Amino acid sequence: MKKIPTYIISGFLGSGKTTLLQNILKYCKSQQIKAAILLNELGSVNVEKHLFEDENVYELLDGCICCSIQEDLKTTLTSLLAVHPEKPLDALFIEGTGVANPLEIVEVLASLPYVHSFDVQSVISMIDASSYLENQGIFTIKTVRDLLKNQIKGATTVILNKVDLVNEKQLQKIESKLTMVLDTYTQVLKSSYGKVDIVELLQKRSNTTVVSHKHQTGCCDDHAHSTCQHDHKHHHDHVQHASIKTLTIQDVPSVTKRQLKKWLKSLPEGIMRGKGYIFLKEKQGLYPFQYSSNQMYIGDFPQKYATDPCIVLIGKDIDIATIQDSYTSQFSLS
Ligand SMILES: Nc1nc2c(ncn2[C@@H]2O[C@H](COP(=O)(O)OP(=O)(O)OP(=O)(O)O)[C@@H](O)[C@H]2O)c(=O)[nH]1
Repeated sequence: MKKIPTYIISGFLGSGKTTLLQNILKYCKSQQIKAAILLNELGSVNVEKHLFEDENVYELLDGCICCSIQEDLKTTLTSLLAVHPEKPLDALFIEGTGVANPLEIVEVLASLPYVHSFDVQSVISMIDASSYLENQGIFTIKTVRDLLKNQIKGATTVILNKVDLVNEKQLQKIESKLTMVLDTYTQVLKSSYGKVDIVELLQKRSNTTVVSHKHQTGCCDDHAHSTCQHDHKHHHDHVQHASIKTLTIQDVPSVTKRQLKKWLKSLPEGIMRGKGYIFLKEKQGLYPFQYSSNQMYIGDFPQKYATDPCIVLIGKDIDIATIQDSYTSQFSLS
C-alpha cells in the first residue's frame, strides 16, 4: 500500500499552527486532496473544534503525543489506517501541542510498524516573530529554552509568522539569530497569518530510510526495495538536501548494553535523537532505550506488548551509509 505523506506542524504556544493548518486545508480542498488531521491538545477539551467542522479530524487530548500520550498516538495511527484501507489518504497533517518536541513525533512515525505506512514529508515549525526575541530572555528555565531550540532545530521548514507585528529592524535581528541555530538546508519562510506558498510548503524535505539488519546487501536490493527511500540520484534536489534524515533499522539482533552504548557514542555528531527497542543479551528481554544529548537510557522494565526490536535514529546531514557500515561492523561481531 502507498505510504501516506505526513506533515508535522510544530511551534510554540500561539505561534500560528492552527492558522497555518487552516490555510493548508483550504488548499487541499481546492485540489481535491483527501487529507486527515490529527490535533493534539494539552487540555481535555478541544476548544478549536469548530474550526475544523468539515474536516477528517482525529483528536488526541489531555497530554502531549510526543511524551505523555505517545501510546495514544500509536493507537490513533493504527485506527486511521483501519478506517481508510481501500482508498488511502493523500495527506496527513499532525499538529503538535505548543510544547511538543517534533522529533519525538517523527520517531513514532519512523518506528515499526508505522514506518511502512506513513512517510514524513517535512517538519514545519512556526515561530511567533512578535515574541521570539522576548522569549529568549523570558525563559530562563533550561528545559523550556531547550524545547524552543528543539522545535526550531528539528524542523525542515521554519515559518517566521506574525511578521505584521514587528518592524524591519526586529525582523533582521530575529533572522540573524536564527541563522546561528539553523543549518543552511532549513527552509525559512516569512508570513502573516500563515500565508505562504502551500505548493512549496508541501514539498518533500525529510527522508526516512528503512534498512534490515538481515539484508545488509543494501537497501536497494530486491528484497528491501518496497521500503527503500534512499537518496537515489534521480531524486530532486530538495530531497537530496533534506536536512533531517531518519534511519529505521529493523530485525536488530540481540546485543549487550555495553555494545549498544559504544555504538551510539560512536555515531556522528549530527545524530540528534535515537530510540527503539532492543533485545538485551544479559537480561534476555526486549527493553526500550532512548538516546539524546550523547546519553543512553535503558528502561527498567522489559516491553510488555508484542513488538519487534528496532532502532530509530534522527539527525541532520547524516550519511546513512556510514551509519549502516558502523552498525554492521559493531553488531555483526555480536
Ligand atoms: N497578528 C497576527 N496574528 C496572528 C497571526 N497568525 C495567527 N495569529 C493569531 O494568533 C492567535 C493564535 O494563533 P493559532 O493559529 O491558534 O496559534 P497556535 O500555534 O495554533 O496556538 P496553540 O493552540 O496555543 O498552540 C490567533 O488569534 C490567530 O488569529 C499573524 O501572522 N499575525
